[in-house]
Amino acid sequence: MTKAQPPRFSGPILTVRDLRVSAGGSELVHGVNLEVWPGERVGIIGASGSGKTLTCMAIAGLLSDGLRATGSIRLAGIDKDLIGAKESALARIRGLRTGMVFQEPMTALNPTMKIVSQVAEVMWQHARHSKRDAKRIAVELLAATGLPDPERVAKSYPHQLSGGQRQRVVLAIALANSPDLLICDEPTTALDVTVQAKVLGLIDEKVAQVGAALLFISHDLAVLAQVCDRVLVMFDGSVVEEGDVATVLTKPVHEHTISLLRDAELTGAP
Ligand SMILES: Nc1ncnc2c1ncn2[C@@H]1O[C@H](COP(=O)(O)OP(=O)(O)OP(=O)(O)O)[C@@H](O)[C@H]1O
Repeated sequence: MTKAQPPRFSGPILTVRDLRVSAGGSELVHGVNLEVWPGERVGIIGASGSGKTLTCMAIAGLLSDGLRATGSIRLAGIDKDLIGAKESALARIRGLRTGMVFQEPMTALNPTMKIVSQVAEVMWQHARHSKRDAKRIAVELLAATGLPDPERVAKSYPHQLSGGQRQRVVLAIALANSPDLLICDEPTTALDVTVQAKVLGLIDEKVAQVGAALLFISHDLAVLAQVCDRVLVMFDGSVVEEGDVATVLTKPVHEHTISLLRDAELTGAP
């Protein structure tokens, strides 16, 4: 097994201050504060519509048209605030400093492009490797995600792979440049139950290998407890509770956390 990389920064990798996301006149995320330290694994839980995805999309600089973020989002080693940064600057950061895995792998993949080119592209786009080297390394990365017959997968198009195989490809792309932060939004929710655990185990292993920090959204507390050290609980656009996973899961304070845990039958709390 590859040895874990030592962290490149001594302070937080990600610092979010008073993040607010609005659509038109209505505010949907109300002043989220968050720090993620090198190698740390932070989870966000909350019921559907509580603002988890909007928070992560704002951090990734991927909010859709019509949504506006205010506040501050800073990545270690980058002078500029990501809020208000130009799309060209955000595009340089995505795939290099941050990697992303979303619920539905098909949305992250280009249906008309062979897998090998998609994995290689993120490496040569960021000038990490020549095109030829990138293709060779792409096959190695695919093999490292446990895909059977990676040479065949490399020559395939996304529709020729299963959902679990596609999510492994997305993870290979997200980690190709050894980012400092991997953002996962419900990465196993769309997968078959038997595949979920394997992909989760793979995220766990690969994040440790590249020394990345992890920001992991899930509505599934059992999943979150498996991969995260610390957790933020969101309710109605705000963080209502946070702490280390074991404490929040065993001694929840906010009524919303208690009800989430009760629904998941993970607590003995009254
Ligand atoms: N583009 C948009 N325009 C207007 N409202 C939006 C938009 N995107 C999301 N919302 C609203 O913002 C709120 C938070 O949405 P968000 O997707 O962050 O929730 P979530 O916690 O990730 O939910 P889920 O677990 O269902 O994915 C919801 O009420 C949602 O309807």
